[in-house]
Amino acid sequence: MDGSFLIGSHAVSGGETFQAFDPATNEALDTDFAVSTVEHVAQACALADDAFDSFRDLDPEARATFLDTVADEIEATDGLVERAMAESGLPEARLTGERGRTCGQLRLFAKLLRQGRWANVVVDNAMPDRKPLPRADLRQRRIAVGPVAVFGASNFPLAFSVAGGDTASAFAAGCPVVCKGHPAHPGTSVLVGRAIQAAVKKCGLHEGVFSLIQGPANELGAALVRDPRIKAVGFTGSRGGGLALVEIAQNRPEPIPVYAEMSSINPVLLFPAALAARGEAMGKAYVGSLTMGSGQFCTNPGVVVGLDSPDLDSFAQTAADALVEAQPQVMLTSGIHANYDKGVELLSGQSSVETLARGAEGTGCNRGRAALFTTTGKAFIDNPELAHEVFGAASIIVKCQSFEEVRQVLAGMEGQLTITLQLDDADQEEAAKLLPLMERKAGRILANGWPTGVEVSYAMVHGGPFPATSDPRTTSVGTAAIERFLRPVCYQDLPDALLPKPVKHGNPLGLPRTVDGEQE
Ligand SMILES: NC(=O)C1=CN([C@@H]2O[C@H](COP(=O)(O)OP(=O)(O)OC[C@H]3O[C@@H](n4cnc5c(N)ncnc54)[C@H](OP(=O)(O)O)[C@@H]3O)[C@@H](O)[C@H]2O)C=CC1
Ligand SMILES: O=C(O)CCC(=O)C(=O)O
Repeated sequence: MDGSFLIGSHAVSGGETFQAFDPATNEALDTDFAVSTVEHVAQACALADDAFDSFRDLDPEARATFLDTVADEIEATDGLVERAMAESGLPEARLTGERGRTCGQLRLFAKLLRQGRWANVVVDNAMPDRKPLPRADLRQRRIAVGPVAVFGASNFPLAFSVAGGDTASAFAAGCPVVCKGHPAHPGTSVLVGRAIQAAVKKCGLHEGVFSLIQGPANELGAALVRDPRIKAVGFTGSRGGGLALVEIAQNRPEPIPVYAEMSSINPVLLFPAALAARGEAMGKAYVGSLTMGSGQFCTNPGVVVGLDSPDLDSFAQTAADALVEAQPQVMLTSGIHANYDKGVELLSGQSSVETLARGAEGTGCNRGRAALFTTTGKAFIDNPELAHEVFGAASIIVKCQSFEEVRQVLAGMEGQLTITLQLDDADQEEAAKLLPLMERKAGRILANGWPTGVEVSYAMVHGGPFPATSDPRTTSVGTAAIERFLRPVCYQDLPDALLPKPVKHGNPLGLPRTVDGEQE
């Protein structure tokens, strides 16, 4: 296993080292990984800045080919899934699927580039004879914002890490990327980083298009966000980590945006007709979504809200029976496991909370034992601690006395990635009354499904009001993620020879355009 980090086309080793641990055993894995220094961060950022103009100026087809080549190189990387398994404790099927999602999203961004709408070319033709004043020739397009810092996430070693959604959308926009790999999976990060490095070379791009820095110290990430050449940040992780990066970014002489996806408890609202018709099936499906991947999804259903009734009781009983059978699964790191146990302990210690069930106990390191709690609507409203994210397979069922109380429970919650409705036709009238509040609270509202498993597509929103994210105007999954790394530029009366290709008269790139307010 290669223990280097990557600065442009170079692999750097030597100096201080750190190791990855197998969370299933807490044993150190084979390789010593070189720790990057703040000087390496500066080198990577300088190279990214050098690469910026040539990379953003590539024809869309050339950048699309680069994204396709990154996907091909990842697929051709031997041992990637095995290394990710060893470093994360996640099973083979999950990581094979995640590799597919990672390559799929790179290729989707390639398709988006070829379709051309991302550039948002808008032309207002000159109106020299307009009275009382003539109108100038105005041409708008979007350009890349500059080099982007990406923080790999612990819970998706592939799809939200080195070549994950943040990197894919930044590359698609034309932004070089300096990635800080998550210290829990450095080997996986190097393998993917090498694949990107190979694609940069194959496509004849400037080496500064990509660098990977590695190390377990906060100072590295802080130096990266502080670097004046970095113009935006993509992050998935803890609320504390995301907020620390937001603060650093806002205190720079030139503040920059941080797109941090942080914490969410993803409320699920159970409506009475649906509960009566299929409460048992819902109870089982709920536990399936809750315990998948040891609950280590930011979309995990952490709270279920319904009207106190025999149907809700039997839903809760079915869920409790299913949860008792849930086998403990290895969590990503010992720190994440310890945080989970602490969160479960805090909930179970609340006088207003009843523990309904715990998953099966297991032997071995870092096994997350599922937990199901229940409380009343009033207690949930009165005690904000009950609404804190517990990252892992823990969830609470909230029993309300009326729809008004359901509304108050929802109104008291912070911003969310998702809100799920379990409803039948007879429930639609009550659900409709809550829809405006749900829109204020969440980035995605879904019916009769479960929030885990995010589709990577054109319409997806994986975002939401704080603390789900630090910027609710956008998404970190799906093609709209490219918007985070683009900004508009308007060219007024520039001679055709000076105009960039996307906005030239004659449309040499054949991009879709809006001309004088009409789509062409
Ligand atoms: N909602 C969600 O989707 C997720 C939530 N979490 C939560 O986060 C907890 C910790 O997990 P983890 O994945 O390590 O997430 P963290 O937020 O702790 O770390 C993610 C990345 O951010 C960096 N970072 C964190 N804090 C700072 C800081 N103050 N300054 C500079 N860089 C920083 C870390 O670097 P370094 O290693 O140097 O600290 C790491 O590279 C979990 O127990 C869980 O509660 C985690 C993953 C996803
Ligand atoms: O559920 C998913 O597919 C995405 C989850 C996610 O973004 C996360 O856990 O960080």
